[in-house]
Amino acid sequence: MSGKLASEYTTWKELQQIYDSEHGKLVLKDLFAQDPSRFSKFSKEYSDSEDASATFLLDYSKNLITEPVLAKLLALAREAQLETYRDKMFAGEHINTSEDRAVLHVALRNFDEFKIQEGGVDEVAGVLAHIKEFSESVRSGSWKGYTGKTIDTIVNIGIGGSDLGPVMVTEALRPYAKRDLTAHFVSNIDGTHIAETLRVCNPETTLFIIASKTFTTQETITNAESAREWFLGHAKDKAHVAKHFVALSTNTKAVTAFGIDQANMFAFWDWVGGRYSLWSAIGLSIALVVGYDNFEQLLKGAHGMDKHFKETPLENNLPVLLAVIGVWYNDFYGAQTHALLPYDQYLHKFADYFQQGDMESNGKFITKNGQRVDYQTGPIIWGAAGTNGQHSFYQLVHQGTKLIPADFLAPTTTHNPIAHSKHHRILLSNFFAQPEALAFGKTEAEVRKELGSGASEALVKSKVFEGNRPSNSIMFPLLTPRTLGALVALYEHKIFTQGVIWGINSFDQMGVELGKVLAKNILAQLGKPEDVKDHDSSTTGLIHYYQKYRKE
Ligand SMILES: O=P(O)(O)OC[C@H]1O[C@@H](O)[C@H](O)[C@@H](O)[C@@H]1O
Repeated sequence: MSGKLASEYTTWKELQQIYDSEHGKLVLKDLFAQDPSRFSKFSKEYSDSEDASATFLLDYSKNLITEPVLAKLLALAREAQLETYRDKMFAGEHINTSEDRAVLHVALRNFDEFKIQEGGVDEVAGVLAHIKEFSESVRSGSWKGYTGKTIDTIVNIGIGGSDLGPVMVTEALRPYAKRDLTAHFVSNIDGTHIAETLRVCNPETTLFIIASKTFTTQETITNAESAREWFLGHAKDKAHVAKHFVALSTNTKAVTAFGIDQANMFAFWDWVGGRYSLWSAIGLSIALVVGYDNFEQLLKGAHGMDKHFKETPLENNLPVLLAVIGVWYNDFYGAQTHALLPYDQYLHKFADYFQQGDMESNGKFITKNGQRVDYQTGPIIWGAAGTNGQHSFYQLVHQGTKLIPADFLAPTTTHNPIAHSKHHRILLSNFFAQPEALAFGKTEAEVRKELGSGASEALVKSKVFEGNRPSNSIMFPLLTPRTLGALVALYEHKIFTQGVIWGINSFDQMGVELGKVLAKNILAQLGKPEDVKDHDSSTTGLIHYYQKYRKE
C-alpha cells in the first residue's frame, strides 16, 4: 500500500501479461497430468505451535495457478508492502486512517505474547477475568434472577458485528454447549424478531445481553428498550434490571444512561472493529453458552493463526496464499463472487459471518489515499452448508456462465457419528466429489460414450461439464473451539492481505452511513402525506402507499 493504485504496481502489470498470454494454458486437468507432485506442492498443513490438535490441511492445488504465477502473486503482495502493513497492525499503529484508530483484534487473543502499545490493551486480561467470573456464576446457577431463580435463557440483543460472530460461533460450537441454557439472538429492528423471542422467554429466568460497540445503534437500542419494557411489565421494580440486563460496549455513558449498572458492563475499545469483535466482550454470549474455558480455547486458536500470519514467510503463509489466489480470480479472471461451502452443519452460519467480515471490510472503491480504483476490490461472499447447496445453487457453479471460486471445508471426524458415521462418510464423499467435478468436469466424448449413439446433440451438450473451476479444500480433524479460532483468524488475515493489496482501508464502513441518515429523515415524515418532502417520485410514491394502507 504505497500510495499507488494496485494496478500501477509492476507485478500487477506482469500478472496481467501472464493472464493475457497464458490463462488459456492453465487447465487443471493438464496441470495435474503434467505434475504428479502437484498436490504436495500446493497443499500445506497448519499446526498450532502450542496445541497440535488445532490443525488443518489447506489444499490449494485445484487452483488455476503454476509456481511462477504464485510467485508473481506473492511478489505483488510484497510490492504492496504487505509485511510492513502486517507489522504495523501488530504494533498498534493507526492503520485505520479514516478513523485514526489502531486495528487490534489480535490484542484480544494475545495473552501477553506480542508487545502491543495502545491504550486499553493492558485492560484485556481484566475484561476476560470479568467474562470468566460472570459466565461461571450464570452457568453454575449462583447468579439469580429477581425471584431467586437461576438463569436458563439468554437473549443477546445486537446487530452486525455485535450479533453475527456470537451467532456463528455458538452454532459452530454447539457440541460444547450447556444444553439447559437456551440462547436467542435478536438483531432485526422488525418487531417480529423481539416479539417472537420474548414469547418463549420467562422474565424470571432470562438474562438480556445488550451488545453494541457504540450503544447508539438504532436497532439494538430500540430492541433493548422493548425488552426492558417487557421485563419491567413483569418485574415492576427498576432495581431488578441489574439482575437481568448486562451491556457489552465501549460507551460507558450511554450504558449507564440506559439504566445498566456499570458493574454489569463488559468493556472493549475503539480499536476493536465491530466485525472483528467476537473475541472481545461481544463474545460474552459465547462464554455463557460453551463455558469460559472453551471461549479461551477459541481465542488461543486465533492467536496461533496470528503468530503464523505474523511470522511465516509469505510463500508458506496460509492467509496470504488464500488472499493472493483470491486476487488472481477477482482481478484478472473477473470473478465477482467467492463461495464458502462448509461441509459441517455446525458451520451453517460461516458464510453469513464472513459476508460482513469480508464485504464490509473490502467492499470499497476508494483507496486510503482517496483515489478511485480501476479494478475490482472485495468479492461478494456467499455460501451454505453442504450438501444443501448441491440441491440448489450448485447447478450454476458447475455449468453456469460465471466463474465462482469456492472454499470447501470439512472435518475428518464428526461430533455426531450416528449410524456408525454413515452420514459422515456420505457427507465427506460429497465434499471430495464436488471440487473434483468442478476441476475436471466431464468431456463431450465421455458424455457421448455414456449416452450411446441415439442421443440428441442437445442432450449431449447439456451434460458436458467444462471443468476447470477452481477451489480450495480445507480439512481439519474435528471442529473444536481452538480449530474454529484458527479458521476464523485465517479468513480475517486473508481479508487484511487483500485490503493491503487493493490499497483500501479494510477497517472503516462509511458505506453503511447514508441509508441510516435517510431513514432517520424519512422516519420523521411518516406521519402525514403532506410531511413527505424532498424525495424522488418513486420514494414518495412508496411512502404514500404505506400511509394509505397502514394499520396501527
Ligand atoms: O456494535 P454496534 O455499535 O451496535 O454496531 C453494530 C454494527 O453497526 C453497523 O452499522 C456497522 O456497519 C457494523 O460494523 C456494526 O457491527
